[in-house]
Amino acid sequence: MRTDQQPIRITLVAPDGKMGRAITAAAEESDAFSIEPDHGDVLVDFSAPEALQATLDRALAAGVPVLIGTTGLDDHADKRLADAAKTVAILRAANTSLGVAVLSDLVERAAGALSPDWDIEIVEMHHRMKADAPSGTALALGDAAARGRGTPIDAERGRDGTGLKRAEGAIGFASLRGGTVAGDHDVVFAGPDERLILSHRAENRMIFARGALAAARFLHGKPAGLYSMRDVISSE
Ligand SMILES: NC(=O)C1=CN([C@@H]2O[C@H](COP(=O)(O)OP(=O)(O)OC[C@H]3O[C@@H](n4cnc5c(N)ncnc54)[C@H](OP(=O)(O)O)[C@@H]3O)[C@@H](O)[C@H]2O)C=CC1
Ligand SMILES: O=C(O)C1=N[C@H](C(=O)O)C[C@H](O)C1
Repeated sequence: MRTDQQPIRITLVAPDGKMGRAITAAAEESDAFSIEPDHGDVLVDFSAPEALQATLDRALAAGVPVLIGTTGLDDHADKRLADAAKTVAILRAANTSLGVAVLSDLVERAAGALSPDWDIEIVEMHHRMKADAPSGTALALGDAAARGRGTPIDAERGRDGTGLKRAEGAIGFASLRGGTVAGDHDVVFAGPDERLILSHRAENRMIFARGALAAARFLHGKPAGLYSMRDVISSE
């Protein structure tokens, strides 16, 4: 409990969504945060891609930092976020869990250590309600692997049909949906006669909610700029 400071006021773009409710529950576990319908210290967006511009406009108008946890953002999102980050602090994270932040680092290192004849495939499974595929986390892990290899990403998504022999150096994505799975990610490095598999299992979405609060604490009072969960982890 922070005895020396006021609680950090969080305003949720989508308080009634699954993540909005989880973040509210996580905030209730601690005196360090409060949830405010408006005029918060930090704006937190776990909603839908269509909300992005309105969220950025809201953060710019209020002059407050913003956490973007929404996935499935389109190709224009990078520029919108970079433009807004000239004025306010922005943290974009497809996954706010501690375990995935570490996984991302491990994937980058493994991809850098293994020769290009180790094929990389990313398999994810989520609950039946998930709107986007592949998951934002899977795509971010693909980016981490490509960074480790030092090559631009060549993604193979949604394989179906014939003549699908894998392209040299491609990174493949496969998505499973069902039940209440909070989020499973496996990064498979398939080499000659052996496989290395790096995995993360989210057992409950509260891990994302607590990570979102850690990100909000990090963002509070931060100068304009674009930040990531790596910055949060290294600041703790
Ligand atoms: N970064 C991370 O760690 C995590 C990210 N996510 C991502 O967060 C997002 C939300 O997930 P989740 O909470 O499970 O989804 P839900 O479908 O449960 O909630 C989405 C919420 O967003 C609202 N919403 C939809 N469109 C808009 C809009 N244009 N403006 C404002 N609000 C809107 C919905 O309202 P209504 O129902 O009225 O349409 C709903 O309340 C997804 O992109 C998901 O992938 C999820 C978990 C972890
Ligand atoms: O929609 C979800 O539930 C999740 N979405 C994020 C993603 O797309 O990677 C993070 C987490 O896996 C749960």
